[in-house]
Amino acid sequence: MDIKICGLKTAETVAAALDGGASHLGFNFFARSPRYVTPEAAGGLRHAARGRAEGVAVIVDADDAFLDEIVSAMSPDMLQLHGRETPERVAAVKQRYGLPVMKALAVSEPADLERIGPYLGVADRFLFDAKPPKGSELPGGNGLAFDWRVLAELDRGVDYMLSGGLGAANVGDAVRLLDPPGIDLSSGVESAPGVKDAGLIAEFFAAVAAARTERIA
Ligand SMILES: O=C(O)c1ccccc1N[C@@H]1O[C@H](COP(=O)(O)O)[C@@H](O)[C@H]1O
Repeated sequence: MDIKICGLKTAETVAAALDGGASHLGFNFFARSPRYVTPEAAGGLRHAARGRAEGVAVIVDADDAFLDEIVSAMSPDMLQLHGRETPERVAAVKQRYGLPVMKALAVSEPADLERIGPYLGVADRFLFDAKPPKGSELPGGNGLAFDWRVLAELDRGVDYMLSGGLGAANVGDAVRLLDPPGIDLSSGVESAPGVKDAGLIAEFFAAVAAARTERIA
């Protein structure tokens, strides 16, 4: 199971994510996010982790000029499009950079899964997140979980990361219910908005390991 720790901003917490066994490191380029990093800073952090985990650029409705800057400074392995990007925009981004794209979709009920259809064969992976609460400035990173049972009937051929409000306290339930192909989290390993905590990251990975052992036994 892939695990992405998102919204990393420091070498110490990148190291904690790698030590825990993260497969993906997320760097956030949404200017209003408390997890925002400059493309140059993300490039430095990502470079230090090269070969150990995939670097993911988290982007919200960015134009080509900003994407060019991010791709050039960070050399990501994957682009996570977390805004209102259409299937046509996803296809154009893939073609421009030759990089895999993970498309985030907000989910709260089974009908929301119908939005997957137009992205099939275009997006390489999906990220299912909770819908942001009314008034939130952030399309993701709100620390809110959705009803994961919505995904229980999802076609097993759909590759995705489960996201939204995950942390050490509930990841075991998620693994037991869905055994998802991937898990993504941000605020669940923070001591304050945008401040990742190496101890909470370690606790999270311990909880994942315990849940997976239990599932195998
Ligand atoms: O984290 C943010 O600030 C953010 C801003 C804009 C788009 C996406 C963002 N985060 C993504 O949302 C998931 C879930 O966050 P959380 O675990 O509920 O806090 C996060 O992992 C990012 O992929």
